[in-house]
Amino acid sequence: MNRTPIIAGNWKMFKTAKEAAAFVGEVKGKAEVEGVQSVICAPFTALPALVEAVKGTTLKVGAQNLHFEDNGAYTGEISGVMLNDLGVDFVIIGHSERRAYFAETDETVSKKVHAAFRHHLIPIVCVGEKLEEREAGQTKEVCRVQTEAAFDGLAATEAAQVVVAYEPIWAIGTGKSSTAEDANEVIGYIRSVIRDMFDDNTAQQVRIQYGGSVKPANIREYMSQPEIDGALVGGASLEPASYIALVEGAK
Ligand SMILES: O=C[C@H](O)COP(=O)(O)O
Repeated sequence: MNRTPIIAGNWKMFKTAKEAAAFVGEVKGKAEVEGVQSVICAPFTALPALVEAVKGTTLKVGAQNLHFEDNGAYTGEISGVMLNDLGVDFVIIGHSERRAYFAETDETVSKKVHAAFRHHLIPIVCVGEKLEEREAGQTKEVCRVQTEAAFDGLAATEAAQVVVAYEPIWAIGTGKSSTAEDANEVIGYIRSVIRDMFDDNTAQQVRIQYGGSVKPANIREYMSQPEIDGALVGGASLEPASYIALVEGAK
């Protein structure tokens, strides 16, 4: 199965609208590599400027969260209706920072994945274990439970479009990345969980990224692994030159 590699920059809570537009000015053309999908996931306030800036390019825009309801009395929240209205293509769901600091659970992740599909957004669903879970030998079990929740109730045609980001929590922003072989093994396991829920053809279409201290210096190592289809990148996606090198490294 030939899966198109996908590099997604997760800017987290960095960059204003002006800075986002300037970033696109620096990377357009260069971070557009044939055969690689390139996505920038920005704070909500930068999304309109980003959608405008990427017009006429192959760059795609993602949000970093959405609410699972379409509208309602949810002060401070943003829905799939609103993201779709802006022209956003992707949305990160269940990032470990949201699970840790904003009470995101497997249940809300599942509802958010369904909300994303209702509004034609491709979910990038994050799964991954904490350090103590890895040390207790629970990595696969944690990833299985999170993956099953994320794919629960989807049609196979929807499941095939989901992007999964395997991010061991101890590797995020720490400079301690998982070895490419370890990440490949866990990602292969996540694919087997999807196969068990759906079928082999569906599982083979799902793109599964690695995330956690990915840099231009190690992207090729990850991409050389058969199960790894790209990366979800935080810190190293913030500088134009570094982002371009990541996209080039995914070819
Ligand atoms: O979403 C991205 C991940 O949290 C990885 O962040 P990082 O590349 O800064 O380690």
